[in-house]
Amino acid sequence: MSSALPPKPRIIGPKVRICIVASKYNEQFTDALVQNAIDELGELVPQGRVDLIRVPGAFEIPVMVASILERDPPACVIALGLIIRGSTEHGDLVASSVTTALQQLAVRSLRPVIHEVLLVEDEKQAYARCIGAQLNRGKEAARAAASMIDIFQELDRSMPRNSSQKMHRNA
Ligand SMILES: Nc1c(NC[C@H](O)[C@H](O)[C@H](O)CO)[nH]c(=O)[nH]c1=O
Ligand SMILES: CC(=O)[C@@H](O)COP(=O)(O)O
Repeated sequence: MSSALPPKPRIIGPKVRICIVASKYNEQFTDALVQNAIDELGELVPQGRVDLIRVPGAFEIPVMVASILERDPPACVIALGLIIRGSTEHGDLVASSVTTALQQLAVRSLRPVIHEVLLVEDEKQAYARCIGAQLNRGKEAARAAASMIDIFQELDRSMPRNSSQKMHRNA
């Protein structure tokens, strides 16, 4: 277990749009993940716009992320959810498919997709990651998002896409 969050990245300037896609399942915890992510984004991207879309469960997150990326891609998408392992393999199967789908969406769309759809054993682990401060994955998500936006902005400055790549990307 990592015992600390990554350090805060530098502040991102204006005109940045970030979309959070969060599941409602285990609402006490997912609401806290969302709130922590939004609070941290308020510090790191103070003039940015944050859109929030809630879906029923973790399994529904990738199709919503795909839909957003296809319609009007934001600078970054943050996926937040909480799966608590039950007595069957269902939780593991959902977690595994969500992980694969989110990475494929990021790589295919060339947009960062931050993955904090957590798989935990019990409510104690959930509390530490969603509500507690030290391991908070909502804050971690916001920091990863701000870092990736910064890195992509730098890449666009130092290695701009040529027009045929832009056409391909917009196709
Ligand atoms: N048990 C959890 C679920 N299960 C629901 C699925 O995500 C999905 O909504 C359902 O299978 C219908 O497609 N979802 C969570 O986010 N967390 C859980 O612990
Ligand atoms: C992860 C789930 O969807 C969960 O509700 C399933 O629980 P169980 O494995 O006990 O059926």
